[in-house]
Amino acid sequence: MDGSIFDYIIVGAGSAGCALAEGLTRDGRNSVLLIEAGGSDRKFWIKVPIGYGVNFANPRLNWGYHAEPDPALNGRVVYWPRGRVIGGSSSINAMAYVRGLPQDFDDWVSQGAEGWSWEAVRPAFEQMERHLERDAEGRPRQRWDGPLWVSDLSDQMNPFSRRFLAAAGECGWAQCEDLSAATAEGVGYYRSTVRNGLRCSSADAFLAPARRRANLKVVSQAVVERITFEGRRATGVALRLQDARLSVRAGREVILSAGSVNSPKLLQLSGIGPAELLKSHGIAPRQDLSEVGRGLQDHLAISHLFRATAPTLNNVLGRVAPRLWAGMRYLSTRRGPLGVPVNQVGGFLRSDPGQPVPDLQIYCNPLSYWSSPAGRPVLDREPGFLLSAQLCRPDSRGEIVLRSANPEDAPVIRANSLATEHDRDGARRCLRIIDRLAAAPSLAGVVRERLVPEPAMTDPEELMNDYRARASTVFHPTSTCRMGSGPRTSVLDPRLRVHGIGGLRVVDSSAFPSVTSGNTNAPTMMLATRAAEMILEDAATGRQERELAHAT
Ligand SMILES: Cc1cc2nc3c(=O)[nH]c(=O)nc-3n(C[C@H](O)[C@H](O)[C@H](O)COP(=O)(O)OP(=O)(O)OC[C@H]3O[C@@H](n4cnc5c(N)ncnc54)[C@H](O)[C@@H]3O)c2cc1C
Repeated sequence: MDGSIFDYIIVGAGSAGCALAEGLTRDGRNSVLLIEAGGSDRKFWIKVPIGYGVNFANPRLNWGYHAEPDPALNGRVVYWPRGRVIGGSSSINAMAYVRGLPQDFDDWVSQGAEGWSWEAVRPAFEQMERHLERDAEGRPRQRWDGPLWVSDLSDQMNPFSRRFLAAAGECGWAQCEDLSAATAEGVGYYRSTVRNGLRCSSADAFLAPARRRANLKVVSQAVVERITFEGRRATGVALRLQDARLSVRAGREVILSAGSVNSPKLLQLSGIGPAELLKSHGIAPRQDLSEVGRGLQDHLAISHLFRATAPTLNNVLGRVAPRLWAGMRYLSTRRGPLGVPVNQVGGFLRSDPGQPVPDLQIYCNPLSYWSSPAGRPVLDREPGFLLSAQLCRPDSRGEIVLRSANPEDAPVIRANSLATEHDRDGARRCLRIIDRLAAAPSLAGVVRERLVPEPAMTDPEELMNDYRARASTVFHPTSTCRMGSGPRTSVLDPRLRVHGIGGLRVVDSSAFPSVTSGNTNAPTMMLATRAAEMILEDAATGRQERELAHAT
């Protein structure tokens, strides 16, 4: 492979990389090389939806990053899983499918990402989705016919989830029929990227059909170490494949889809980033772009755990005989508790009527568990459930910074949580909304005790201390190579091209101008679906070549 040339090289076969590879190879005209650091996703516990907990800390599938001690979280070092496997984080994520709220995308436009408004992006969601749901009579119904299966599994979800929906109704929140496409306040059953009882990752949806095309080559277990250039035009990448160091060339473009942690790291290793930082690691700056790595946003959530007097999923998964029965049922029918992700119900809420749009996302998992010191979930044997809440649109921004010039070193992740009063107030609103839900009759009637934090803790300041002691990322880092209007305030232009460099784009969650209100897998795949169209359009119109002037 050393020295070979492809029209396009994509770095990273994650949520974005797989969707992009599909779009770029569809017409058969372009040769595409997709390079992935991890290995095969053909693993039982990746495909079985309940396997989420098993993969969560598996070093063979996961980069297993840790953020730096976070001052706002009592100096804690928070675990940051990221998929290192075909399918990337979509192969290890919790499968909740949420597009995001309309204002998220309209706000992207006001941050300089022209052409990414809700009206502009909505058709791309519809194009990639295939919804499997039921009509009012319970008969199966399909909406749209894209490759990504989004299933309504509410008929298999734990009956305890209905209590949550009733409690939300008692608090005055409306039910939302399809939470994946929520555009306003509402609670309901989460839709899941599951196809016939198996995870439907970006690799399953997009890469599997694309692999049958002769113009796509996929190389796994290969780590890209830097981008190669002629002048200020990207010409290929240097990579490590087992013990060999190789270079491959891109006739048209190099596209980074290595995710929000690794895309900025690769730009910085390649001399694109804040000049002072690069020089401090002995890297000659090729393009002084101060925002590379900056702009990091994420969702920080708090969970309260409850013991229940009514049965929950703990009655099945926490006990040997019911677990065996569920396993047999799953193996014979692909249905039942093992075929359903743990994020079952929740929604988008306005914490008070003064909020113009939903400001909090909530979850109720009909299962109580906590993390072992190694990061593995430990199930409670007694029935329990958890209520979680997070601020939809934090405005704190952290950063990803090279630790050294050695590509093998994990970058420094500074989450910079709760850096603004807006976010600290959001944390307090999260605590209030959890209390309000737990006090609603349908839940209060089945709560035996609150396990964590301890029941005696009711003072808002003490609860806030507990928040700082336990809140965690829900794994939605974005915006570390964000789109915007110019090189002083962003990394990419609205067509995802790196400012000032030719033949180089970043297409993944790092390109979001700001984090969306909900889970980030859907908008990442949407962004890649649109990016493929833009890249082909630019090639067809010669726009990329003409505008290379911007790279000299
Ligand atoms: C544990 C967990 C649970 C989550 N749950 C949900 C959920 O329920 N719903 C939801 O919507 N979102 C969820 N998310 C978030 C969502 O999965 C991510 O936002 C999304 O997958 C990001 O896609 P991406 O393409 O930006 O990056 P990724 O999917 O992470 O892809 C990046 C890929 O690039 C590869 N790569 C990186 N560096 C290199 C290199 N140097 N050389 C070669 N390859 C490289 C990686 O191995 C990886 O495969 C979760 C994430 C995690 C980690």
